[in-house]
Amino acid sequence: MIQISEIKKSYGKQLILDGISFEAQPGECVAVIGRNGCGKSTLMQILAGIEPPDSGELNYYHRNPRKDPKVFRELCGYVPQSNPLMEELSVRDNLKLFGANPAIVEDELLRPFELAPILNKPVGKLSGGMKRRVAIACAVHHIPSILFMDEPTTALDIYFKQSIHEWMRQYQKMGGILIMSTHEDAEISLCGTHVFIENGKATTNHIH
Ligand SMILES: Nc1ncnc2c1ncn2[C@@H]1O[C@H](COP(=O)(O)OP(=O)(O)OP(=O)(O)O)[C@@H](O)[C@H]1O
Repeated sequence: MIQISEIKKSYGKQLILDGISFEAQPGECVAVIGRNGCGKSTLMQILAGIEPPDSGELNYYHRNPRKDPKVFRELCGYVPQSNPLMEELSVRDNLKLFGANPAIVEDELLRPFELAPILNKPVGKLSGGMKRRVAIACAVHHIPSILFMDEPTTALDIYFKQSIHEWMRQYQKMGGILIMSTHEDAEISLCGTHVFIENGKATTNHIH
């Protein structure tokens, strides 16, 4: 399970997160929601180990990733809001860069992403939606115990949105902990826990 305790973060004099706390158990899906600029991406970056908090604690399966950063590598996957891929490299080489065997695109897990036909294409020549699918595949190929996704289905058409949502349900069934920031109704209703951020504070609702 994961426990997020009293996370605070400012940029300069601007206080963005003012003591965010919540917990999630294996198989739980948490939606981080709130208005544009309320701090969702900042929180996701902190949870994924990209940005340090000013204060607060993280506990992932009884390990402290702030004291032992390899916990992020060993337990977590992260789909950032912006494209993390190397544009000049092919899809195949990007997968390798993220530690994936490109053959995995034929496996049951990644087949719905339909990456096989674009494996040799340079990422720079792909559409925004295709890049998104590759970025998600790079983050999930090793089935991390905890997955952070920042607006995961932005730029995807309705067909791929649905297949990624189906993948998320499977991931939950396998016991994964999914934390995602989203503005999408379909994603919010997939999540049993809603963490609503406003003025730096979080309100948590357990829906089901
Ligand atoms: N690296 C940074 N340096 C300074 N300010 C930043 C930085 N990153 C984010 N901010 C500011 O922090 C605030 C929260 O930004 P953040 O991207 O976390 O919001 P968000 O809730 O994810 O927004 P959106 O829904 O539009 O994606 C904004 O005012 C933003 O300008």
